[in-house]
Amino acid sequence: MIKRTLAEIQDMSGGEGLAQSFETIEIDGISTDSRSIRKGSLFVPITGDNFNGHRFADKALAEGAAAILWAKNEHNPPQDVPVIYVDDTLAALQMLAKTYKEQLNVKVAGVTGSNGKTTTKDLLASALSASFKVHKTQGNFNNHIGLPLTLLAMPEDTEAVVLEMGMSSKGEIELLSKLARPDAAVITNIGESHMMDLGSREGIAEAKLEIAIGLKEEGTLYYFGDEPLLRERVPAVNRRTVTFGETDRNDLYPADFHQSESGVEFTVQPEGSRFSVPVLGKHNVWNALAAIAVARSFGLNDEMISKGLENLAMTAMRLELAKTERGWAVINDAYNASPTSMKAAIRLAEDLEGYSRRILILGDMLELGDREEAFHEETGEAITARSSYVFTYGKLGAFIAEGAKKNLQEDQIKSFLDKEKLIQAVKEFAQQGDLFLVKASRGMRLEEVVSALSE
Ligand SMILES: CC(=O)N[C@H]1[C@@H](OP(=O)(O)OP(=O)(O)OC[C@H]2O[C@@H](n3ccc(=O)[nH]c3=O)[C@H](O)[C@@H]2O)O[C@H](CO)[C@@H](O)[C@@H]1O[C@H](C)C(=O)N[C@@H](C)C(=O)N[C@H](CCC(=O)N[C@@H](CCC[C@@H](N)C(=O)O)C(=O)O)C(=O)O
Ligand SMILES: Nc1ncnc2c1ncn2[C@@H]1O[C@H](COP(=O)(O)OP(=O)(O)OP(=O)(O)O)[C@@H](O)[C@H]1O
Ligand SMILES: C[C@@H](N)C(=O)N[C@H](C)C(=O)O
Repeated sequence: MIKRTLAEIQDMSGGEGLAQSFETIEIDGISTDSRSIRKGSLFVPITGDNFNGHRFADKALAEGAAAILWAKNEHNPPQDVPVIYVDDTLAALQMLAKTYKEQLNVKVAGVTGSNGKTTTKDLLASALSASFKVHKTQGNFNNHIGLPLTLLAMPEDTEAVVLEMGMSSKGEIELLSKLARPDAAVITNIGESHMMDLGSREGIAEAKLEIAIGLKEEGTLYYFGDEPLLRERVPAVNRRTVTFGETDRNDLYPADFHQSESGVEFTVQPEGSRFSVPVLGKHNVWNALAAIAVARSFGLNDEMISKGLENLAMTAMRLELAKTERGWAVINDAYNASPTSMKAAIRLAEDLEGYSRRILILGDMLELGDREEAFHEETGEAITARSSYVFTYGKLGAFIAEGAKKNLQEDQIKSFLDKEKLIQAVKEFAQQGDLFLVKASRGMRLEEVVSALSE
C-alpha cells in the first residue's frame, strides 16, 4: 500500500496548493469511499454514476482520512485540512498509480480477453509466487479505477504485479495498458462478452489488442493462437509474440489431458513437462498454458512454476465445485456468463463422472447486443442428453430452454422468471447424487441459488 508524504503525493499526482505546514504528513493508502475509509489514507473523491465523491469529503476526513484530493472546479473545498488540488481526481489517481509503479520498478503482467482474465491472473500470480513477491488484482478490480487502485495497493517490496484489464468499449484497454506499461501482455481469448458495445467479435479482438499499445518495446504479447481474429491482426502489433492453445500450431499446446474433481493434469508440448493444476475445465488448461509461458519468460523453470500452481488461489464463483451436506454437488460459476463461457461450463458439467443426475441452472447472459436471443438459443442447443434437466432463469434464459429442446425432452426443461419460485423448485427437486451447475451474468445474482442449494 502506498505510503508517501503529502509533498511527494502532490508531485506524483500533478497536484498543487498544498499548505506547506502539511507537506511532511505521510498518508497510508488510498480510499475512494467514505463508507469504508482506511485510517490515515488519502481520500480521492470520484464522480460516479450515482454520486459525486466530493460531497463526502467531510465524512471521509471524520472517518480518519489524513488528506484529500480536490478537483479545482468543485466548490467549497474543506478548510484547514490537508487538501491537494488537481484538475481531475480520477486522472490524478491514475497518474499517482503510474508513478508509484515506476518507483517500485516491478515486473508487470497484464491480462485481458473475453473470458479467463481473472482465472489466468490467479494462475499466473500463483505460478510466479515460487520466485517473486507478487501482488495481483483483487476480485474483479479491472477497470480505469480498479487497476490504479490495485497498483496503489502494492506493498513497497512487491517484485511482480499481475493486473487484470477489463473493458466494455474501445479505448479502455489502451488506457490501462499505457498506465501499466506491461512487460508481458496476455489475451486469453475472443468471445462475445460486451458485444453490445463492441458490435462484433472483430471489434472485440481489436479492443483486446489495445493491450499491446502500452506493452514495453522489449515486452511479449501472449495470445490464444487458435483464434483467427487474433492471428490475422497480431503482425501489425510489432512485438515479440508467443501463442498458446489447443492445436500444435501454437508455441505451447497440451497433451494427455486428464480431468478429475480436484483439477486438471496435462503435458505442455513441445517440451513435455507434466503439470497438475487445481482448476476445472479444459479451457482452463489454455489459461494455465498462458500462465506457464509468462512465468517461463520471467525466469522460472517448470519445477518452480508447477510448485507455484499447486498453491493456486482462485477468485470465487469461477467453476467452484462444492459438495453439500445433503449429498449433492454444486458448481458455482455464477460470477458472469457469455455464450463461450457457458458452453465451456456445460461441457465440464457433462464431462464430470459419478453423478446420478446433471442439472443445469442457467440464466440470462447480458450485454450481448442485437443477437442476444440467438446467442441464448445456440447455447441451449449445446446442451446434450448427458444433462438430465435444465432450469432457466430470466427472459433470455427462456431462449436457452428453447435451444435445449434440440437434445432434451420438454419435461426435462423448466423456465422461470421469478427467482424465488426457481429457488423453491430447485430445493424441492434436489436429491442425493445430483450435480448442479449454476451460471448466469453478474446482473442475475444467481449466487442466491447456490446459497439456497448449500443450506
Ligand atoms: C466509482 C466507484 O468506485 N463506484 C463504486 C461505488 O458505487 P456507487 O454507486 O455507490 O457510487 P458512484 O460510483 O456513483 O460514486 C462515486 C464515488 O462516490 C463515492 N461514495 C459514494 C457514496 C458514499 O456514501 N460515499 C462515497 O465516498 C464512491 O465510493 C465513488 O468513489 O460503490 C459501489 C459499491 O461498493 C462499487 O461497486 C462502485 O464501483 C464501481 C462499479 C467501479 O467501477 N469500481 C471499480 C473499482 C472496479 O474495478 N469495479 C469492479 C468491476 C469492474 C467491471 O465491471 N469491469 C468490467 C469491464 C470494464 C467495464 C468498464 N467499461 C467499466 O465501466 O467498468 C468487467 O466486465 O469485468 C468490481 O466492482 O468488481
Ligand atoms: N478460455 C476460456 N474459454 C471459455 N470459457 C472460459 C475461458 N476461460 C475462462 N472461462 C470461463 O469464463 C468464466 C469467467 O472466468 P473469469 O472470471 O476468469 O473470466 P474474466 O474474463 O475475468 O471475466 P470478467 O470479464 O467478468 O472479469 C468462467 O465460467 C470460466 O470458466
Ligand atoms: C462485471 C460485469 N462488468 C460483467 O462481467 N458483465 C457481464 C455482462 C456479465 O456479468 O456476464
